[in-house]
Amino acid sequence: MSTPVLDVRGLAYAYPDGHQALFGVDVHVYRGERVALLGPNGAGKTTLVLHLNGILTAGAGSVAVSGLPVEKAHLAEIRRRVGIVFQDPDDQLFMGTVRQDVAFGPANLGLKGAALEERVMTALDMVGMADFAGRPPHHLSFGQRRRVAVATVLAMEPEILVLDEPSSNLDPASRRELADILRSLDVTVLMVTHDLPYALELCPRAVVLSDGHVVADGTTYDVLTDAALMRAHRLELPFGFDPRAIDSLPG
Ligand SMILES: Nc1ncnc2c1ncn2[C@@H]1O[C@H](COP(=O)(O)OP(=O)(O)OP(=O)(O)O)[C@@H](O)[C@H]1O
Repeated sequence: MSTPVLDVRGLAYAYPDGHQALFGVDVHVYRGERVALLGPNGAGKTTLVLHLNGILTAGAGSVAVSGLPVEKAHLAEIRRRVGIVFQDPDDQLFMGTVRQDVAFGPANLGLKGAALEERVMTALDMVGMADFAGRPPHHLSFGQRRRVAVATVLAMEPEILVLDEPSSNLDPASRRELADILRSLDVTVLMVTHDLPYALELCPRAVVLSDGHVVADGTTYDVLTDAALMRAHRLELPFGFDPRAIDSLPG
């Protein structure tokens, strides 16, 4: 099999206060996959994500992105390859206009002039926000800011797009539109979410973390229909939602 885009092996991590958040985690994600990372509060999902671009450093084990180890020596390249969209778009938007925010990363890579403008507008187009390029981000709605935050990451042309709770605080139409956008992108996706119907809609595969261990890795459908697994790890479907009633699943 080809090299995984994301190769997490035996990853263990304890926070400085001694709390062990991850124990020997293995996750391999291949090019073009969309994988949901599920698990109850405190399972270690954010801790895992923070290892993917070197914000945290593995206590034991390793993380590599397309074969490149996530280590201090490679951080600039790793951060280009791994784009993380954090839950709060305001953590990612800090410039005067949408255009400037989306240009920030590629400009740091040395892009200028027409090439920079094209990169920015392509990324904004992908998320349906091209018409907002000249607007201050703080004049946009939350859902619009989330899309711009996705564009700031896409403008770096990442190998893997990591999204932390992308559907949170979105109204149903914005939630669906973002799903359509994510499905249309030709990029590998790892999505942390508590929104299990969203995971089912978007991600053919799901990895479940619980108490710092991977406790399941399979099709999202199989995970969500395994009542014993769901109960054991505090995963609950919304009232009345039945994965068996969904007639088309993401391919
Ligand atoms: N800075 C920290 N210092 C010590 N322990 C921490 C720190 N950050 C998180 N933890 C602990 O590590 C464990 C994993 O936390 P993490 O934030 O990775 O969980 P999560 O799966 O992302 O949870 P949630 O769904 O609530 O966002 C939890 O027990 C948490 O209390």
